[in-house]
Amino acid sequence: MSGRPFVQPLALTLGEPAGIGPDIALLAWLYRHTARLPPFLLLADPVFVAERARRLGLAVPLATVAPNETADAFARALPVVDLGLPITAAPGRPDATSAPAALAAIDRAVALVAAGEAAAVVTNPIAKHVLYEAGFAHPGHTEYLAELSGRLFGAAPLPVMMLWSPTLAVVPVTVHIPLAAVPARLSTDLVVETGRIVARDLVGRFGLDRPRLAIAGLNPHAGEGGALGREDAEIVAPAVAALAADGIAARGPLPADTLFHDGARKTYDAALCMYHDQALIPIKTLAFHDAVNVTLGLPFVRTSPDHGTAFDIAGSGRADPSSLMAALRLAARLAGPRDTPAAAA
Ligand SMILES: NC(=O)C1=CN([C@@H]2O[C@H](COP(=O)(O)OP(=O)(O)OC[C@H]3O[C@@H](n4cnc5c(N)ncnc54)[C@H](O)[C@@H]3O)[C@@H](O)[C@H]2O)C=CC1
Ligand SMILES: NCC(=O)COP(=O)(O)O
Repeated sequence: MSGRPFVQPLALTLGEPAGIGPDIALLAWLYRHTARLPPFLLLADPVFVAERARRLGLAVPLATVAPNETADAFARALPVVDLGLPITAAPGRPDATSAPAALAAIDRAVALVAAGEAAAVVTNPIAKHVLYEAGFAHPGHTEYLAELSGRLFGAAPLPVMMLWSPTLAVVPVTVHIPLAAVPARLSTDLVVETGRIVARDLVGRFGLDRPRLAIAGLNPHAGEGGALGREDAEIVAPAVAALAADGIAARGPLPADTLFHDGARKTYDAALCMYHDQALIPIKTLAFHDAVNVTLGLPFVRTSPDHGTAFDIAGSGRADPSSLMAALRLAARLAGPRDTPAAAA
């Protein structure tokens, strides 16, 4: 150890080992200077990560570290905190070691933030179905992180998924549920609570003065006066009125098909969308490599790349680390001094 001051690193999870998480973590470390990345540690089996580096032909030295040794190690090697769980999954082929390794990394990352040993959590993609088959009872990271917040920070908030990019920010009000279940899951309370959290975090974390929220309708033409569905008038419109009554600059319900063109995007800071694909199709079309998944509402910062495990290209050298690198930069930006554990608790 040198005498340098302790710099809280970002805690990066491995994600699904058979996916591209290991590939893009290695590449992010290689590009750390040109991409202006803050120090991060990777929560993983170092033997597995070294094997992936070898397979990809990447000259990335690894340093097995304790979290507080990250800042010293980062300049010369990718710091890896060994979780003590050997991984045997091959690229594109998850196995029985996948789910325990993916979950242990998430648990440890949040514990490190709670203990003040990491500044923020950055997650690599998990394969939801692999975790479901192993008994994981949450739709994804977003909801699981809220549960961990309850355990470690004493409050289980409503977690809100936001996909953010310099071009567009979108929030799916309902997330990982079947499309057929969306109308029943939507409620005025859910839209209002989501809007309040988005407005609060856009001020508190992103530094906006008075965020403008565009609230999309559920149905074509936002219901066409009720002829194309009643949800917009009966659920979404009262939610917009309640948000406006709170002093939040909210407009809607707006027809979703004209919400994402160049001119429309200039009129708001975030679009609240009623279901997953209404939100994620536009942002992944406009900003696939720049967009970052941010969980709002948590007592700590969590970001993630916008994409999934990409099993089809894992271990091939074709994975692009841009979205992960954007997630690392955004996590460092959002995790200001207020996110010391004492302030977050
Ligand atoms: N945050 C998370 O944990 C997320 C996890 N997933 C999971 O990922 C799995 C696969 O999902 P898909 O819908 O197939 O989406 P995907 O994003 O994994 O892949 C879609 C297509 O984009 C390509 N792609 C994705 N990321 C890339 C990158 N960084 N560089 C180059 N090409 C890239 C893939 O090769 C594939 O052709 C699912 O099991 C899903 O649950 C999906 C999204 C987010
Ligand atoms: N489609 C976005 C996604 O799957 C991210 O989910 P999460 O694991 O961040 O909750």
